[in-house]
Amino acid sequence: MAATIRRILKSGKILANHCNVQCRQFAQVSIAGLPSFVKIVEVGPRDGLQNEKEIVPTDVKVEFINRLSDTGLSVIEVTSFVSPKWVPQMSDHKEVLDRIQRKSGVIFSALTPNIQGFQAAVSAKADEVAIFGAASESFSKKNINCSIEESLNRFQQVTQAAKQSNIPVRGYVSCVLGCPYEGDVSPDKVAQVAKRLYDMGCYEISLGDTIGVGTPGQVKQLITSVSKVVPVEKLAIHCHDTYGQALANIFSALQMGVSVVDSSVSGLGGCPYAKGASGNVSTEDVVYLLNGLGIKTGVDVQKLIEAGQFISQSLGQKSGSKVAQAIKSSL
Ligand SMILES: CC(C)(COP(=O)([O-])OP(=O)([O-])OC[C@H]1O[C@@H](n2cnc3c(N)ncnc32)[C@H](O)[C@@H]1OP(=O)([O-])[O-])[C@@H](O)C(=O)NCCC(=O)NCCSC(=O)C[C@@](C)(O)CC(=O)[O-]
Repeated sequence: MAATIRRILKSGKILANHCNVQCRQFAQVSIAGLPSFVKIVEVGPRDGLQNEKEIVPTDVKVEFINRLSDTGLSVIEVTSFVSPKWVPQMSDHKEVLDRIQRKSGVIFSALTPNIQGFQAAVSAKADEVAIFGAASESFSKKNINCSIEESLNRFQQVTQAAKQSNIPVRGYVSCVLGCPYEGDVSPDKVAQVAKRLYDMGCYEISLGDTIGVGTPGQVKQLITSVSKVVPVEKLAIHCHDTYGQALANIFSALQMGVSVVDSSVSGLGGCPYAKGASGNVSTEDVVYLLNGLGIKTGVDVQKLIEAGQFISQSLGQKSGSKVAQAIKSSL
């Protein structure tokens, strides 16, 4: 295993050096009205890997997270404390948190569906937790086996306990632009759930296009509705790229004042309860876009590509990042 990791890292380094040359050729052109800084929330180790059929060895997860911690990312969602019967891929949650190298300035967060998961995440020393609700009843039932209202009651227990332990809580709303079971989802329904999560103490609300069906006009409508009840600076956008709209949707959200973007290195990802949904937008592509717009992220695209190459090769898959593919094909 160690030899494999070393070989992958070595080839990643070569690729990254090439990228350094390539990426510098492009000028930055800023557009008025966009944020000057965007916080990237890296969800690769959790959202990215949770859908992998073969169990990814803990060694690989740990090395992947360590490499991500070295890229300048400030938040990495590393695992989830969900039922191992539901998502076996995340059952090494405690071990992952135990073994990663903690780096100052990096928040290592974990998904927790209920108080049981919260307590386990705190014992494993997660810096932060995320609760995850949905704007669609059917998705809520399939994903966490309860109605939206029941889920909000469970989340209330988590946010109360988190306040006592001084643990920040992030909130997700899934299916904000469409549901795999119900189709269209109204922006007002999303706003209601987002407000409930915000009111119970989530410091940030991530709006998830879980199945990647939305388009930029819908994103505009969505942010318009949700920002009436949750301040726009507290919103994040979380796009899957099933229909190739993710970067356009992110750009639309930035124009609306959103400055937090979730993404996954190599475009890994998918939700086990959203059949057909493809991976998240890739972090490499998001950072490339933001760099081109002169928007700071603090993230080193070369090191991201290196981390992306490591995980893609470990999984035996082609990277889902267009930027990584372009750099590779020009070698
Ligand atoms: C929520 C539950 C646990 C309810 O699962 P349940 O079966 O309804 O729970 P229960 O309370 O009836 O308990 C049944 C068993 O689960 C155990 N249990 C109960 N809670 C936990 C826990 N926290 N950790 C470990 N075990 C747990 C509990 O101890 C018991 O064990 P048993 O007595 O049978 O041995 C289950 O439905 C579940 O784990 N769901 C997780 C689904 C998931 O992880 N989905 C993917 C993440 S969401 C997503 O990807 C979308 C997002 C966030 O990325 C945004 C976007 O893209 O839109």
